[in-house]
Amino acid sequence: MKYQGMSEHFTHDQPAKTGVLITNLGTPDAPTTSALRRYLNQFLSDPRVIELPRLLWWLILHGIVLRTRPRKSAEGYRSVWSEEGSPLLVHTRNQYEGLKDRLRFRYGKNVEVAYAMRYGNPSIASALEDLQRRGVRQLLVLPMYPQYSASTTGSTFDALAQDFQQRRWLPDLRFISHYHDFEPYIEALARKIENFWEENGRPDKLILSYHGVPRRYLLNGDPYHCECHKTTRLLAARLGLREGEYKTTFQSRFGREEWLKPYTDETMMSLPGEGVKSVHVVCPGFSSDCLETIEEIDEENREYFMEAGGENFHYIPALNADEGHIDMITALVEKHLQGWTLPVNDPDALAAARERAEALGAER
Ligand SMILES: C=CC1=C(C)c2cc3[nH]c(cc4nc(cc5[nH]c(cc1n2)c(C)c5CCC(=O)O)C(CCC(=O)O)=C4C)c(C)c3C=C
Ligand SMILES: [Fe+2]
Ligand SMILES: [Fe+2]
Repeated sequence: MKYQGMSEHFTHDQPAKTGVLITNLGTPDAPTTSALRRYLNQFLSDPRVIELPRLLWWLILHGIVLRTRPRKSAEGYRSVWSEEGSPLLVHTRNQYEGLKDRLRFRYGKNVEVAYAMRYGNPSIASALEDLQRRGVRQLLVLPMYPQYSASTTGSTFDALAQDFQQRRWLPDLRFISHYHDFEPYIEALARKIENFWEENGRPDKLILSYHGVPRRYLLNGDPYHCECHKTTRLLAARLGLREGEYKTTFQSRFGREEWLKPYTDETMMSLPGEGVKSVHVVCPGFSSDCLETIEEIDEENREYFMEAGGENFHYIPALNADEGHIDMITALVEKHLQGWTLPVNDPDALAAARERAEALGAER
């Protein structure tokens, strides 16, 4: 029997599967002014991102922002773009590949993995469509934002809900709203930093720079600011850092109102005057390197620090698709898959291992 509207999605002999969808913010399709205008229009029209009266913001967005920002942003994106594309997209795809391999071995064909971007491509709608075609009836969504914010994580949930409004048959749904204090996440960051210090020595100060949001969002109840500070606290404790050896700052201000403080750029300009000549910057809120870390931190903020009299500046890269990060993501996903899917290990992988063992036995 076929269900109305679901004919291409469902037959009775199709096994029900579990899907894992990882998402990130998104990025333009190309580092050009026109692609940036399209991307920024979608991004900045999201009421979760800009909490201003709609008509007022529409006039500002279309009258000012989309006339000036796309050209300037395109320049920035050109400086970080590689042959494979935007760094954020490349790292997210590699994380997906790594997670897919791990889960394939643990759960065989019972688990299907996909990745998507909140804005731009591949879209959340296309990933959901794809997973549904692959027979997914239970869905776990992991937005790759360690710290919850309505502007990022909340908005990702909106995109899922908007898509589900068009669908008759919804899957079972689990949504990971944050992992800012998940022990393997803190451990992966700590090891990345320790490895970096083994190669480059230790700085006077470690700066933990997180993407900002307007201060008004904190005052209205967004837990993002607290979660950033908790990540810092746990990481500093794990690294054995004393007060004065590290500092939390907020970057990527947008618009005129006050954002979370202290600002990363102002901190970089003032540290050398306070006698801090050597800093390492790490961005724990960014699961992948992107425009905001490569260009804004490693280029712009490096310059602010050095021009103010700094002597030694290093940016410690994001976890990206490092083995340690894939381990962490797999642990997080497995924690949330409990009760849904039992580990079987892949039958093909197991058969191959058995054959190898038998061949070895025959040789002896
Ligand atoms: C990691 C968490 C992020 C939060 C919180 C966040 C809030 C936020 N961002 C803007 C405006 C812009 N952000 C832009 C880029 C960007 N932002 C994040 C992450 C968070 N943003 C990432 C990962 C990226 C990089 C994307 C990439 O392609 O590399 C941009 C676009 C770039 C530019 O033109 O400068 C804007 C604009 C607001 C207003 C906001 C909170 C309200
Ligand atoms: Fe942002
Ligand atoms: Fe920026």
